Amino acid sequence: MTTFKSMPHTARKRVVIKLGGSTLEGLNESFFENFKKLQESGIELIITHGGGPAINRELAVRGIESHALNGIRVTSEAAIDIVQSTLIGKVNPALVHELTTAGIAAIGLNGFDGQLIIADYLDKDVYGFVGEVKTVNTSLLEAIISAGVVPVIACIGSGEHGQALNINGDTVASEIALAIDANSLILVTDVSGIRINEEYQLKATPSFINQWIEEGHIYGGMIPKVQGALECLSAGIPSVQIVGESLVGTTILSEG
Ligand SMILES: Nc1ncnc2c1ncn2[C@@H]1O[C@H](COP(=O)(O)OP(=O)(O)O)[C@@H](O)[C@H]1O
Ligand SMILES: CC(=O)N[C@@H](CCC(=O)OP(=O)(O)O)C(=O)O
Repeated sequence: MTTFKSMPHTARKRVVIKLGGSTLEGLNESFFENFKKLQESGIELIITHGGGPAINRELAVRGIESHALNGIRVTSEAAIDIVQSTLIGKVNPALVHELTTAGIAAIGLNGFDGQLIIADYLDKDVYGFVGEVKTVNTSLLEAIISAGVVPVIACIGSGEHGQALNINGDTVASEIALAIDANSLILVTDVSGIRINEEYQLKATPSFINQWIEEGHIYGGMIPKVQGALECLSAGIPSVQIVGESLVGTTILSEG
C-alpha cells in the first residue's frame, strides 16, 4: 500500500475505532457517549465500520449466494451491488445518526468520497469484487479531523472505472490507522477479545497469534482482525485492541 504519511505530531492522540457489523445494531446510547468523553479528553477519533450481518440479510432477501474464505467475503458481481448499497446506503447513515444523537459531529464517507480509498482487486479469480487498499487520501482525513468532525468510514473501495470493491472492515480499519499514523486501533466486535480454549486472553503477541492461527484457534472473522493488528504493530503502532461492547478484551502488543 502507498500512503502519504501525516506530519509527526508528538502531542496528539489519535484513535481509530472499528465497529463490527456483528455488534453495530446492538450498541446503545451510553456506548456512543463513551466516544463523546474520549473526544472531550482531546482524543481525535476516526471511526470505520463493517456490516456483515446486514449484508447477509440483504443477500438472503434477494437469493444471492456468498461465502467467506479466510474471513473475507467472496463477492460476485450481483453481491457487490448489495454490499455497496447496504454499507453506504443503510449502515453508514444509521451510524452517523447514532453519533450525531450522542452529540458528536460526524460525517459519513466511503472510498469514493474525495478518493478516500483507492483500491485494486485483491485477486479477482479467487475473491471476485474484493479490493485491497492502494492509497488513502490522508489530506482529506486530516482536514476533517482538524475541523473537529469525526470521519465515519464505510469499507467500500474506489476501483478502476468507478467499480466499487468490497474490502473487509477490519482491513480498512488497519489501513486507515497506518495511513494516518494512529496511536492506537480498537476493533469492537461481538466477543470480548481472542478466546483460546474457552479463555479470553488479556494480552497477545504476534508469535502467539501466528501459533493460534496455525492451530485453528483463530478462524473466520477473527483472521482479518489479527492480520490487520499484526500489520499495525510491525509499522510501529504501539497497540491494537480487540474488544467487546464493554470495551474490554485483548490487547495485542509487540514481543518483549
Ligand atoms: N479465537 C477466537 N476468539 C474469539 N472469536 C473468534 C476466534 N476465532 C474466530 N472467532 C470468531 O470471530 C467472530 C468475530 O468476527 P466477525 O463475526 O467477523 O465480527 P465483526 O462483524 O465484528 O467483524 C467471533 O464472533 C467468533 O465467532
Ligand atoms: C471483503 C469482505 O469481507 N467484506 C465485508 C465487509 C463488511 C464487514 O467487514 O463487516 P464486519 O465488520 O461485520 O465483518 C463483507 O462483505 O462482509
